[in-house]
Amino acid sequence: MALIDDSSEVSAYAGGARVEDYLALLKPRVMSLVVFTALVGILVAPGGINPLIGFIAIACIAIGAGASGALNMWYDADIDAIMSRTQNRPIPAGRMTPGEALSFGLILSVFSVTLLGLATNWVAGGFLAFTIFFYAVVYTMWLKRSTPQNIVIGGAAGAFPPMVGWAAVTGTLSWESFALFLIIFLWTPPHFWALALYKQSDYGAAGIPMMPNVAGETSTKWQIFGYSVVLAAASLLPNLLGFSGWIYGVVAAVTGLSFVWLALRLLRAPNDVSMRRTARTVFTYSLSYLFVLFLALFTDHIAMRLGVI
Ligand code: HEM
Ligand SMILES: CC(C)=CCC/C(C)=C/CC/C(C)=C/COP(=O)(O)OP(=O)(O)O
Repeated sequence: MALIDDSSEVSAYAGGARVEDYLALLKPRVMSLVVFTALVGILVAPGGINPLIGFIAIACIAIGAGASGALNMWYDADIDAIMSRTQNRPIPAGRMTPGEALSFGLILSVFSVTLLGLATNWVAGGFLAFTIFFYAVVYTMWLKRSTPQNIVIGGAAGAFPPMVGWAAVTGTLSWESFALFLIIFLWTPPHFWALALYKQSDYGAAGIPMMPNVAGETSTKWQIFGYSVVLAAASLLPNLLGFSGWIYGVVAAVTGLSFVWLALRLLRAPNDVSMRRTARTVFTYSLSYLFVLFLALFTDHIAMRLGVI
């Protein structure tokens, strides 16, 4: 287990966890984009959903995502204490006990899964439970510390939420929802490895086998480029499967090509400070890219429903 006794690097517990600390456990900034993709999954799924049930569904997915973040912070408190980016999190900073974070994560997990299952259906409820399990156990406890493919396989957890949203509306997991999964799944490696390229020393210091530490910078840049090419192609799947129109198609093509172009710039940059700057640009771009792509899917869907396109 990651953290049991007081002799670890984690600061001694000083007590006094506040509401902000409990909120921080939910990783709200990262999870906001996760929840947005789930929302789009709900909005574009065929058949529609009662607005109140839709609201409950998205709240459950948000709470479940936050719960998995709390479980991740409970387990990872020892390595979070080593990395400068994560040192001030509630447990390593000594403002909260591991037990408090664990209880919080478990209670929210059970609550969100149960409510989603009761309010919508048990395909959605079960899939939310599986997603929480995948992030907290498969990624955090198993893959993260053991293989540089950690975020490729484990990243699937972050790609499931639109499928959970889709299932909340339809009670099924269709090919269309799988296409949304695939886009986020292929997006995760360039998103995360770009960050790891300029935060490399942090992960190295914590002994986490992230790709740049293990395979080196050049190999990581090639892999980012490869994933960006496949991602740009896969982003056109909604058009090929016939559930989006030209608005989404144009946005996907332009933003996908831009992603490939940026990844190519990163690939050609010498491994120095300027490369790290480009890696930061790729990371920042990856966030806007996913947001814009899913926004375009939603906009396109509304336009089709209104008969505008
Ligand atoms: C295993 C998969 C993933 C890993 C390892 C990962 C890792 C990270 C890390 C380490 C950060 C920096 C966060 C921080 O400063 O605390 C970050 C930022 C971010 N990630 Fe990811 N991420 C993954 C998947 C995702 C997914 C699936 C989404 C959304 C769909 C996402 C959305 C974001 C956002 C929005 C930020 C910026 C947060 C901010 O502004 O502080 N990430 N990611
Ligand atoms: C609905 C539901 C359960 C959604 C889960 C979504 C999910 C798995 C998101 C993963 C994104 C994320 C916070 C990665 C951080 O990786 P890390 O933990 O290695 O990063 P860190 O170093 O910042 O802790």
